Amino acid sequence: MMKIGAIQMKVALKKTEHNYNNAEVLLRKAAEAGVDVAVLPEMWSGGFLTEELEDQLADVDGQRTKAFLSRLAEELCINIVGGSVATKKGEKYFNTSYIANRAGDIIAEYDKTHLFSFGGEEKKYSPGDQLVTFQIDGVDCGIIICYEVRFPEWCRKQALAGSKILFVPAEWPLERVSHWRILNQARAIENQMFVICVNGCGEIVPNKFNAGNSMIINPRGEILADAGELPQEMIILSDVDISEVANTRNKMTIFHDRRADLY
Ligand SMILES: NC(=O)CCC(=O)C(=O)O
Repeated sequence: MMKIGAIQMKVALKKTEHNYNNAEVLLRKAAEAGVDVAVLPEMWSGGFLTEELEDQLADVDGQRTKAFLSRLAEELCINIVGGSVATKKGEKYFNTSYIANRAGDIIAEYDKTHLFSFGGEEKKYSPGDQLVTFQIDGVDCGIIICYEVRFPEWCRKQALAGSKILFVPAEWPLERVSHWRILNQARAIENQMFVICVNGCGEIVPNKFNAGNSMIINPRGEILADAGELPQEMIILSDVDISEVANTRNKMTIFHDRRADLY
């Protein structure tokens, strides 16, 4: 069993100091609740900024974020899937996730590969070009970021690479909340994997809300924990039993029956 805590955080736009402090409070609460893994949402340090991203809001080479996650992961002895933050690497900006293990090592780094052009993300950021998998306490895991849940091929690649848990940090708005719920459940069902989708919540700018609705979903698409429509910050918790992935796949043999020769 692995206990997962999905941290549905209210990210304050451009208020970096506030967000780092708040993330630390929430990570400490998750650790007190006994989680093995705590997960933050997308762009938790400054909000989902596209063209308005100012240079001082981008973490150069992720130095501050890596040090922050590493310090807390080691001190609290938990694994942290660090949502994502805006980073600057060389002259380019990325939407980057870092993952820290219990020893405080940064074990993976993922740059969002499908940028949200509907929101202008590609005008500021460069896309990553690598699928990233990692192990948490010996379990194979993968990560995509927000909009990428609309790309079933990318999620299928995660499953084919062996991921049993797919983490989906997001800053997804309320107006498309039905897509958020359906897509995350669909990715869990079709790939017979756990999906941990962690969204921001609350009013971000006047009359613009993030949807909350963070969920922990099992390989049959059943929702084990659900933040529901409540717009407030919360940590949803669930134990996940990784043997359910093999059990589900052995009962309904989708990976055996798929026609890789045709598509
Ligand atoms: N941050 C995002 O990638 C937003 C995605 C979104 O709102 C959508 O796909 O709809």
